[in-house]
Amino acid sequence: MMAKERANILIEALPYIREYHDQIIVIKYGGNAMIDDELKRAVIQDVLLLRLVGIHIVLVHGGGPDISEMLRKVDIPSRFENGLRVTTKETMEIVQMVLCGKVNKDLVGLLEGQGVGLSGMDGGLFRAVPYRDESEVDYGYVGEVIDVNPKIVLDVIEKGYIPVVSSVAAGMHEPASYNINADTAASKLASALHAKKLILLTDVPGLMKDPGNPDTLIRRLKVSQVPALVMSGIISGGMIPKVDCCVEAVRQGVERANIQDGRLPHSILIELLSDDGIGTMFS
Ligand SMILES: Nc1ncnc2c1ncn2[C@@H]1O[C@H](COP(=O)(O)OP(=O)(O)O)[C@@H](O)[C@H]1O
Ligand SMILES: CC(=O)N[C@@H](CCC(=O)OP(=O)(O)O)C(=O)O
Repeated sequence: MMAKERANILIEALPYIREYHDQIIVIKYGGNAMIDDELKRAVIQDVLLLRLVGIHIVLVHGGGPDISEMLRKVDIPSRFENGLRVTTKETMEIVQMVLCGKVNKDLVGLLEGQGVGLSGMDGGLFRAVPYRDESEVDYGYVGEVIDVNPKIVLDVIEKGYIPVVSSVAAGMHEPASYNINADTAASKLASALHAKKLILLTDVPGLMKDPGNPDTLIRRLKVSQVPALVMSGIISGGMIPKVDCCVEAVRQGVERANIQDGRLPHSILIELLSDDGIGTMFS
């Protein structure tokens, strides 16, 4: 690349750095975009760079594939209903071990001493009750977050560290741990923090009209346009809760929410600091 082109990239980033300076951005990282170690390092580099230019990143992580692998090792069956892992007490023990232990500490370890790992149970961050929906499914220890106290996250930010949050909640009414879908946890936290932006990293380019065809990527969406899309039936599986999370965050005052491809190296920098942007933006 020519020196001029390099300089242009930096100049292009300037107004964005100014816009996001001192603002909070919540990034949900998980799923299949987290398995690849090379990609993980690229995500961490992005987070460290953004921190250096004064943008407060809060990393909320999932780890569904890691949980499934550990459950397999200890011979506990995995079952998903409507995109959520049916969580028995036995399953919850593994979920807590994997999310609050392995996955959280692996990410913190990559953050060069700048990360502080938290679970949703720390400092009363997330409190939950058993999740129920209109189906007959008993989801066990899947939680619905009904209270968020972001103080511990703000304290960690204020001290100059990057909070890394796992999606486990404490019981609202009893001492128990609850399993929270990580997109939901990120959305709830972004709202409570009045974040400028919520970014959900996933394993597709974004929301597509035809899920099999990347050319049909929807670049921008107003929250008011979503119900019609849902009715049209183009959104299915794991994309349903993701879209709901974006809509909810924007309704709660987060300026923009983005679903984007976490498999693309440095997708966070491209989205935040360039004119192009990527993925699907809800506003
Ligand atoms: N309209 C759509 N556009 C894009 N992806 C869709 C759509 N409908 C369903 N999907 C599916 O949603 C998946 C993303 O959800 P999920 O697997 O839960 O992600 P993650 O593991 O990153 O949280 C995609 O891999 C895709 O198969
Ligand atoms: C209730 C529920 O389904 N919880 C998820 C929590 C992890 C998660 O959401 O991880 P990804 O973002 O990597 O999918 C689970 O048990 O897999």
